[in-house]
Amino acid sequence: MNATTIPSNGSNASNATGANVPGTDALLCVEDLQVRLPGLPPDQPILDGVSLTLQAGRTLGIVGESGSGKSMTALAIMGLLPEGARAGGRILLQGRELLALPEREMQTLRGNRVAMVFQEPMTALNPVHTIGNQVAEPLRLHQGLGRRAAMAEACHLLERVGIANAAQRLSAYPHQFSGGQRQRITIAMALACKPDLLIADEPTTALDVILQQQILDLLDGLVEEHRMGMILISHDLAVVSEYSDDVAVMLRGSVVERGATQAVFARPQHAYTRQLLAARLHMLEPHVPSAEEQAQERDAAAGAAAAAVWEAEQGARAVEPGPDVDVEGQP
Ligand SMILES: Nc1ncnc2c1ncn2[C@@H]1O[C@H](COP(=O)(O)OP(=O)(O)OP(=O)(O)O)[C@@H](O)[C@H]1O
Repeated sequence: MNATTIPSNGSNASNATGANVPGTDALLCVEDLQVRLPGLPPDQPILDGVSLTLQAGRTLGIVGESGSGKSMTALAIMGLLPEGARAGGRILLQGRELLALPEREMQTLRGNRVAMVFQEPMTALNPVHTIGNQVAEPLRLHQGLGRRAAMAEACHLLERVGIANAAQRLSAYPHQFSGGQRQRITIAMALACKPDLLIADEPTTALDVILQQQILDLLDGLVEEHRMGMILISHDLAVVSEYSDDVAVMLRGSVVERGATQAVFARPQHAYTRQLLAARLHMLEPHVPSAEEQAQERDAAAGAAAAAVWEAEQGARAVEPGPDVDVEGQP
């Protein structure tokens, strides 16, 4: 689909998306991106005419059903497409054409000017290296810091993302942290070189609601503080609605609608966007249990009560106390 055929709505939409012309001040401008993968028919591109624009200091949400091409768009921007993939169109970062960049230069950009946070933190963390070394590595590699200075900065970054006792934990390994802490560590790594563009691909999907909010608040604050641009990929419309200034809706490898988030969500133009929003509303509607569900709930409650009585009886029969349990307060 050509960029000009994509509906965009709302008064801010032109601000958010109208800078889709070379020479404007957009941080990122993706124009008519096509991606073909080997083994698939050439007339079935994985991405077909994706166009996006992101300004510094703003967050662009990308939503769409599973398999619509959200992650592939992110990987194309990062220069991390699968082996043998062919990409067409243009990806301009501060006016610089990324698709034409030699791999060596792209490597310099990655982790330096553009960084990515993945859904699964272990994708980015190396299990056999200490956290300190991993957070310090981009600082040594891209910023030329010495070992001591890089470690001090790594410690500061870990504190910044809320890792308690960061100085003592620099020598710990990824498996010694909880899932939420590991995700914070990958954010610290991604932010180490103060990138201009951060891509967060479902960064909090695996986490509980409280941690999810803490991490999104953290990213949101950093966008403002560093005037970064962030692409937030999420299947959660509520998250996108709260944290994104602009939104792009993807369907089968194309962007079908984009614009200022509040305008798109308030007045969706494309049938698929309406469908997505309707599905979300349906999920939010209070569920009135049927008579059968009420009976099942009563049975489950009775079963749970019987199990509690059994456990209490077992506890009372226990003669020897068990070993002390070390309860760590950290989530
Ligand atoms: N390495 C790969 N080789 C071949 N096809 C792939 C590969 N990775 C993804 N695809 C295909 O590309 C299409 C887009 O996938 P992508 O991962 O971008 O979707 P998505 O919108 O991010 O989905 P999800 O929300 O489930 O992560 C899908 O049809 C997927 O099957």
